[in-house]
Amino acid sequence: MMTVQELMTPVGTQVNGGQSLIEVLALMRRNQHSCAVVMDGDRVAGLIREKDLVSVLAQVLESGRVEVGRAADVMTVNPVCVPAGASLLEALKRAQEYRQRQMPVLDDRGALVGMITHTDMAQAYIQILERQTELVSVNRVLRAESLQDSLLNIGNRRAMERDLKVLATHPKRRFALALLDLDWFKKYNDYYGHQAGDRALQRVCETITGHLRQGDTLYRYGGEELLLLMLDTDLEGAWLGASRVCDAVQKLRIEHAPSPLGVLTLSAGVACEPGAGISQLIASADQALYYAKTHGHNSVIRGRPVAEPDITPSS
Ligand SMILES: Nc1nc2c(ncn2[C@@H]2O[C@H](COP(=O)(O)OP(=O)(O)OP(=O)(O)O)[C@@H](O)[C@H]2O)c(=O)[nH]1
Repeated sequence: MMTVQELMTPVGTQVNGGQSLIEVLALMRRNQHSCAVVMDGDRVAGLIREKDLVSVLAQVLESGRVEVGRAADVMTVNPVCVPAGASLLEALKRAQEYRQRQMPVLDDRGALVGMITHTDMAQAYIQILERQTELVSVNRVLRAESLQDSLLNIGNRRAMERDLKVLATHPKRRFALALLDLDWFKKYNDYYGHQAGDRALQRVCETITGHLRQGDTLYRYGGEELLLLMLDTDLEGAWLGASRVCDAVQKLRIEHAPSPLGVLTLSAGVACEPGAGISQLIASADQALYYAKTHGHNSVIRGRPVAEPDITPSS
């Protein structure tokens, strides 16, 4: 937090009580200060502010006599001062409490070290607010980035966990999961190179997201494994949804020479068990995916927690 010391004008206009008001005014004008501090030796004896000068002027106008006195006759005695080490908040509160627009700033020994005005404080406060607004928007961007997979432009595992946690708090909401995995992708990387592998993954993701129903979401589960969250559906609906995206990827006909199918394909495990916990669902989808991988690849398998998974090829 900023202190008064950092915000104040280091040297204010200083006069002594015996000086004539004409001299005081000339000094204030030269320094472009809206007030002058009246000193009694080292001690602050008073303050001459614009409103003190206005009342002198009013008296002159009312009486018709031009009689300009000395600083000590006009000053506000024992003005409210603020310590140099006070925080901006403390100074603002003090100014507010005593309705002060200008306050002399004193050091530890009570000696005058500067002046702080309402404008100085308001400007500093505005700066703080601007910085805070900036920080809020930077945080928003960082937060969004921390939930996004930078390669595939889809939610990452953290985003998936966050969304699944929210779903778990709505036990009546029906939803299903599919774990999707590229077939023989290690061979793809080995054959075409890792960068080509990245590009293939990106195309696959773009294709899947282009084939999703509204409300369904694709996340990067880890490596080349993706998780598709499907809302308001049952096992059959989820199987159809997963089959649709797997078909779409196969239809891209991305060459995959080392694959027995010659093109890039997906395998998937689908799970939907109303009442089951999230980790149970994922385990069920994972089991089904494992089954697909060990039984020829390129298929979408329904997960079953108790019995053997059902094998139904996607095409
Ligand atoms: N290019 C690229 N490769 C990735 C990425 N993430 C994971 N992989 C690779 O994906 C491959 C997955 O290999 P495996 O888990 O052995 O499975 P697979 O070769 O697809 O075999 P199956 O699962 O039986 O079809 C590994 O070689 C990983 O390095 C990625 O972001 N980019």
